[in-house]
Amino acid sequence: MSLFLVLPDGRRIPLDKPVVSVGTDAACDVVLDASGVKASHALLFRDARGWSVSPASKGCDVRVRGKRVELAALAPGDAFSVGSATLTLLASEAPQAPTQAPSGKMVAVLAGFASRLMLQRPAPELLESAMRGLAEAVGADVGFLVSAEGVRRQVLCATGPVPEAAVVDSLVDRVVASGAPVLVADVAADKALAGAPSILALRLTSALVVPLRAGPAPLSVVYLGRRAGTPPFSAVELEEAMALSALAALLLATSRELTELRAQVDNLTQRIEAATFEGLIGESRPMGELYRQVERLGPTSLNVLIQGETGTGKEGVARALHRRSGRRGRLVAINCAALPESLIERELFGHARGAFSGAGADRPGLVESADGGTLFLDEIGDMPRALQTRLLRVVQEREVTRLGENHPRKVDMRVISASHKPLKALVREGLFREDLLFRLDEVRVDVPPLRERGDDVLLIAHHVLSQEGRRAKGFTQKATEALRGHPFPGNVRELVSRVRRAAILASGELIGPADLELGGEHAPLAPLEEARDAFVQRYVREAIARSGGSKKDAAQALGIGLRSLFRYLGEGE
Ligand SMILES: Nc1ncnc2c1ncn2[C@@H]1O[C@H](COP(=O)(O)OP(=O)(O)OP(=O)(O)O)[C@@H](O)[C@H]1O
Repeated sequence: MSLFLVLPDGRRIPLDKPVVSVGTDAACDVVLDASGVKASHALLFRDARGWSVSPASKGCDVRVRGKRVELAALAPGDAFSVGSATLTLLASEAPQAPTQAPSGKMVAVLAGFASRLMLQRPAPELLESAMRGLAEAVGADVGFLVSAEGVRRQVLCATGPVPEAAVVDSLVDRVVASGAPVLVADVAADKALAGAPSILALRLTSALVVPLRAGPAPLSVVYLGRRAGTPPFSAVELEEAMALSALAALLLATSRELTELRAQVDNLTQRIEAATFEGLIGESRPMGELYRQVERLGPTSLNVLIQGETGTGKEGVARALHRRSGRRGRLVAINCAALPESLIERELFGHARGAFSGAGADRPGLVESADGGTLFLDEIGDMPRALQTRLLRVVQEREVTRLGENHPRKVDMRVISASHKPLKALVREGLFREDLLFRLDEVRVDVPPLRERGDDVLLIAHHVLSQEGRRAKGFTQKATEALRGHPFPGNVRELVSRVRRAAILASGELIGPADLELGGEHAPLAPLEEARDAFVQRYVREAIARSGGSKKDAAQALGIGLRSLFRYLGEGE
């Protein structure tokens, strides 16, 4: 959409420059011949929020909807008056006329300025660099940066000494109040502004004062001046200064965001440290209760049955109980669901040489290797019924008989078992021995589902992200909300795998909801082509990440050319 100004005589002036001057002077971009209009009367300028209008100097009457303004935002359709002339801002959907390419000098200045700023990180250094860059780019003899908080003015950096009178100054106040730039082209010709304290104190012949706005932070003002011997500032230099100040503001806002992100990460890192208990992370009330239970039960020899939904961290709790037990032996973990039925017996109980074909030597089973430690039976609900009887003897007598032997061996162990299936229901269905359940369930520990742990989800997410050591260092606000709102049916395991994937796929320093594949469930379906493109792009990015960042290797692994890889990424070569 291009914008233009409609003048009282019907002329249409396209707004194709960041700053447009209005007045009777022939040097203005919009020359008006109407009563009450001064040589340089008003300035229209564009910043991140759109177009605004302001008087060019004190005493210039600019009105919007009949009201005199110092600075007013303009939207298409708005009219404003300059002296007796009324001008209207309109939008045209017609293709924009080709605009003049930026001059070579301007491009070079912009590029040099941007690369200089990119090297700076902390905001104060960036500000200083912005001020010096601006002064250099527009050829100012004097430059300083003033911060404005309420009525307080403070010089943050300067090219030389700045007298107090130059800071507590009407020009600075005007820019702070209006947010619009001020150009005092030639002090000798501009009676109204020639007496400004800053002009006198700094012995200037020309001055340029531009706002520097970075997000919600208080406004700063860059004051640039020229002394005798240097030609006065022109409207072109005002334009350049505004463009550079907008660029610096963008970088400043990014730098502030990064500083905030770092503070957020530091805060979470401290919270995670305080909220970690034997490798488990969580500061919610249910986790606090769980930690206290583990502390209490750890040193006892009671058999513990851990129940909880899949992926809640039952194995982690078993390990915490073992560490708190003071037992010197190992924790031997057996996943009863993963062992094939034909092997589970000999794996658990061991065998004598020749007990079955292939048994070349005596071998102790897993139960024996837990001697002095803890035997952890995960997914105990999946233990075949026939083996439950043998296990009952082991648990009851604390002794094991290897296959092919007939003398039992004493084992000093503590038994911890875990199940995501309710064992009582299995007993009712005749799938689990009640007497075995009775033995295993001397005391019960319930691990809460993740959706009941409040902000623990964020602590765990940040912990996993920091462990990944990738470029992404934090989550956007939207991703944080999506993490808080997701029910996580797969609990912590689901959270861990979503964050790991997102860390690989995210292209920037912050992970968004789409990287986590969250928040899309209720969104309308995207057209197939769009969805396919998005998928292909993610897939290619994953391939690059897996190839250690090498696009060439990734292209090879995907069986495509480097050109196609760039095309899928939506980048030119
Ligand atoms: N509180 C926690 N803090 C950090 N990581 C956790 C926490 N709880 C679980 N995890 C991690 O989540 C994953 C799943 O945990 P774990 O295997 O202990 O769950 P589980 O309940 O035993 O699962 P299943 O029911 O499938 O056996 C692991 O990677 C584990 O490290």
